[in-house]
Amino acid sequence: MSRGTDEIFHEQQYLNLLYARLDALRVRAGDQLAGVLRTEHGGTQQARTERDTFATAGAGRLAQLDAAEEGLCFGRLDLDSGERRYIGRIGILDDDGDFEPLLLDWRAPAARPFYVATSAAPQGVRRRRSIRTRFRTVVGLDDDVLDLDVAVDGEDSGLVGEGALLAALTAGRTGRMRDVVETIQAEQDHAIRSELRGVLVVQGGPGTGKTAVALHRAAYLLYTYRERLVKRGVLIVGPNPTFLRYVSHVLPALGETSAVLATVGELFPGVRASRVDAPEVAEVKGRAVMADLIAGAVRARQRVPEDALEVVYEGVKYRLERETCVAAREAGRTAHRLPNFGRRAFAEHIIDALAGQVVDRLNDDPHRQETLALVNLIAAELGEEPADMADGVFLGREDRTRVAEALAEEPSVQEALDWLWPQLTPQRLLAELFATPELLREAADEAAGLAGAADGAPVLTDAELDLLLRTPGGWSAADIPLLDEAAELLGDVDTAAAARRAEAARRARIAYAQGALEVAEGSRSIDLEDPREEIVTAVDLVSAEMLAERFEEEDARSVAERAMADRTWTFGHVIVDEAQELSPMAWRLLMRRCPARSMTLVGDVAQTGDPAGAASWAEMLAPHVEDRWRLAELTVNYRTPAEIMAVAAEVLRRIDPGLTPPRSVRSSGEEPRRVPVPAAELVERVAELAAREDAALAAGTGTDGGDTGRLAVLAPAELAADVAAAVAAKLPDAGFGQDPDLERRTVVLPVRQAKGLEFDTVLVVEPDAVAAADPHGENDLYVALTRATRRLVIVESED
Ligand SMILES: Nc1ncnc2c1ncn2[C@@H]1O[C@H](COP(=O)(O)OP(=O)(O)OP(=O)(O)O)[C@@H](O)[C@H]1O
Repeated sequence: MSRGTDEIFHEQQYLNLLYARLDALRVRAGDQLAGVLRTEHGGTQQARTERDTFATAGAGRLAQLDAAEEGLCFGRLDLDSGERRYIGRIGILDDDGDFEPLLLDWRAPAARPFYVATSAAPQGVRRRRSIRTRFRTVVGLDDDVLDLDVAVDGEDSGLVGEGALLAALTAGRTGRMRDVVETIQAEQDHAIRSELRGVLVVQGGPGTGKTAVALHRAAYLLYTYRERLVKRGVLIVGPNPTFLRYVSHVLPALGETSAVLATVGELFPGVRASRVDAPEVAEVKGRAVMADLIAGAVRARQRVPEDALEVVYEGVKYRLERETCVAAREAGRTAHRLPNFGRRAFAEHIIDALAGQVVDRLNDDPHRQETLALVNLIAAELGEEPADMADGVFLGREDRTRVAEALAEEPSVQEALDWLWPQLTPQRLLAELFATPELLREAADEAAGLAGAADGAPVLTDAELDLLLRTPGGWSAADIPLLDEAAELLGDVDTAAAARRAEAARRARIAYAQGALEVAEGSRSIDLEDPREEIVTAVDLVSAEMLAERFEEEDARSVAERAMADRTWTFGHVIVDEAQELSPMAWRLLMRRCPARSMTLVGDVAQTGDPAGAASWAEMLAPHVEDRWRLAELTVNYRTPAEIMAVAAEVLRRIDPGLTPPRSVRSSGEEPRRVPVPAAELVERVAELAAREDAALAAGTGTDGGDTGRLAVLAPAELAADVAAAVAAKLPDAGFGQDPDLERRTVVLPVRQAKGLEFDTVLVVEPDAVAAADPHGENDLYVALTRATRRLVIVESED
């Protein structure tokens, strides 16, 4: 047996031991779960909730153990001290002996040197070994001997586990993102393990592993700060549903299922963004001044009449004078900052004024003496006291209250109240605002006078206001932050109702808890053998409120479900991928979801495609955290071979000559191909080329004997539908449309939809048209050119 095979044999033995333990743990977790599920239904609420909690935890543990099956152990560290550590997807202890770790979770501090030790800074590591496995079999080993001499010789590539890394990078793509836990590189590890607090910005060019870092950081944080984060949840925000589906398998593969993945368009409960805005409309809606415009719209809806408003009650007309309405508005505004909460005080003022008029009128009734005589006659019949006329008032305070109640039910009064100060949902406010030119102008006038707006200057020009006008129906992604803003400014009617319900439930829980404590208290004297003995019991340690709070955690829904149903939910940590794409209004929404500002923002300002997106991190973050954010930079491109990156670098220079492209970690030996075609034949020729590339992928074996790879045809938005139709005619299985299936071998996408994705072969159609399409066209082209892991074909029409 050679030394190499001897070593493989040895590692296989160890791996067998680990899998035997994994199997045993699975059986145990499965039995426990079955036991929990078999327990009786019914019982107390607490028993039921406990059972649900155990069942959820058991299912989670089982899922975690299942996820660890593939690539359970992938590394070994030999330390100078002689200690040997195996690194893997989960931690496994030896439960036969003294609970020594057999396998360290990759996120544990003791596993860290596996990712960061270098020859220059070996951190006590003598040898780092990457163990490559296929199913449960060891197929190869790569050793790094961390010897200072090697570094001095300049042969250190700076890459950790180079063999395993290159194998991962050249493997065929599958349409799903994979985790990179076996080959995380040092600069990525620094970002992943950065502390929880504060705002961390991870800036890096295309293919530098930003998405990988974002997802592994979520897994790391959930492992390291589990107690704190599992309750509030971790939110991961991505640019579109296609992207979220692409990355959705990574966290489950890492054994984590408790993060919430969403686009900004999904963050307003009860609304699904389905409408598409023109880019210039989305840009205006994303501007920070929209917050002023909405505040203006809210104020403008609290109206007063020029002169007076007429109200009819019991067939009689009453006048609400302007002054009365002004006073009522003041009362409402003083009562509460939020109009939906202040409205009650306003309405009471108006109704009280009207009730006064009604009572006065009735008291002035010329027939009232006759009426009084009649009333007194009836009173005498009933043996009651006659009505008191001493103060000359016929209808007293109680009657006035009754009149007020009747007025509140009166449609004419309700109509007046609704005109003066409507109870608004965010949806109604915005739907009416965007459908009514006068409301938009009034809102803009009010906004210009607000503190946030500069010296009464208009917040938007007339042309920009016109862009906001639309026919009613449906919401766009850019509307979601506006709805959220409106909900903040109006006061959530739903939240107010929910808060009342929650308070009632809380009181019921306290009463129940009080009862429980009293029972405990009552049994205490019986339990005590010696009444003089000082014994601390539950009664001393917990209050009824504390008990009630404990019961409050009994909501059986998962954190993700609860978070997505509650607009006011705040997350323990928020991670934003492609963060450069978010508009200032979207940032306002996200900051509200994370008041603690524990956030990781991942992106590349050179790739900004959204017209409302950011030009610089500092500018974007200043309104929320000023300069209190830290930066981690990723500089190595793991996706795009050097030959392709050279073409993309030309575009980057046009975007900003000051920007440096990331360094490609490998070359493919294949230059990108430019294919000029006659303009009239463009679409047809693209389809032919796509069919050829698709066939080439199908005929390949895949570098690791696995999947043979994926092809994307990326076209300018206006050509995408035609190109898709032509490609589909030749390749009926090709994916395209709003939310294409990325696992098809070939997909056709408008360039902007390719953001964050990658494919083995990429065909870019009409790069000049992509670049010229809008002010961020060059950025879109840069994104399109950097999607390929192996081959790039550029198709250009020529006259
Ligand atoms: N340490 C690593 N080991 C193995 N593969 C890696 C590593 N880091 C990144 N990759 C791979 O490189 C590719 C690019 O990573 P990722 O998509 O995270 O980059 P990105 O910076 O988000 O790119 P972009 O901004 O262009 O969308 C992916 O296939 C990813 O799996």
